[in-house]
Amino acid sequence: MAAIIDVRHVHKAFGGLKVIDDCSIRVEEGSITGLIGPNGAGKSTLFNIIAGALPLDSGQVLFDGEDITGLPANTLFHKGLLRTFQIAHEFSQLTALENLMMVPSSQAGESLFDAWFKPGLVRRQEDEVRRKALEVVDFIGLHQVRNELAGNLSGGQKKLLELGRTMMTDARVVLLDEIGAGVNRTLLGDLIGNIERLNRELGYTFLVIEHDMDMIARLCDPVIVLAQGSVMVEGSIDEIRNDPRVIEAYFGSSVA
Ligand SMILES: Nc1ncnc2c1ncn2[C@@H]1O[C@H](COP(=O)(O)OP(=O)(O)OP(=O)(O)O)[C@@H](O)[C@H]1O
Repeated sequence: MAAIIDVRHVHKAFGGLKVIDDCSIRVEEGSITGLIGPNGAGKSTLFNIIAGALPLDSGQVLFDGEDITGLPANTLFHKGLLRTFQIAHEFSQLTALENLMMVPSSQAGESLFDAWFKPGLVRRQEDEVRRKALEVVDFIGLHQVRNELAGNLSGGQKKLLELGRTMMTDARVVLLDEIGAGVNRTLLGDLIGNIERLNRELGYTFLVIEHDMDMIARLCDPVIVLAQGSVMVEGSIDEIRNDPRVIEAYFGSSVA
């Protein structure tokens, strides 16, 4: 399989602190790749660099063969590369369904010209967005609460909604940052099931930071272990679990 994300020799320092140090990773198209490592290993920083939220000092990031180094998050979002889940940032005063309908930014309804001169087009596009949003709430299992204000949803439901928002944009690669944090076991099962379905049925590629090793074991293959800003080892969960370097890295710090 081809690498859809190809990070080449990336360096990033904050002041004098080297956080990402000659780091190279490849994420294969269609995979659910895990990114783990001890606290402070640089996982979130690497995510921010890939997603265009943070400039790098040197190195290169390719997305589906295209050099995207330095492109802003907004541009990458429209190319289908997005980061989610650090915080579920729903619009609390809108319903779950409306939150989904807010996502596409190229709707004709946003253009004053179109709204005045092509009202039929605007209405058709709104109908299309609503139809898609209804499909998405069904897919993610939030049909029952589609008309609830998003602010009233549980933490896990908000994360399902966040996952649903990626479906409104026809994402290709989604970077998931600690989706499991604070979600009860039942909803966690729903979340994992939806990630697997998005991967299997819609061809999404995922790169997943997660502290819950059971979740990594269930979802991810391969798993990349980051330590001190570069790749320590990469392999299947069984390979990395039994790797003495990984055990060593984790014993000196809290388990990620
Ligand atoms: N904006 C910043 N300014 C200065 N230092 C930073 C900044 N962001 C991160 N760091 C430092 O970079 C290092 C790596 O942080 P990062 O959050 O990327 O690690 P992580 O692997 O995601 O850790 P965790 O598992 O604890 O979330 C840490 O020492 C952190 O304090």
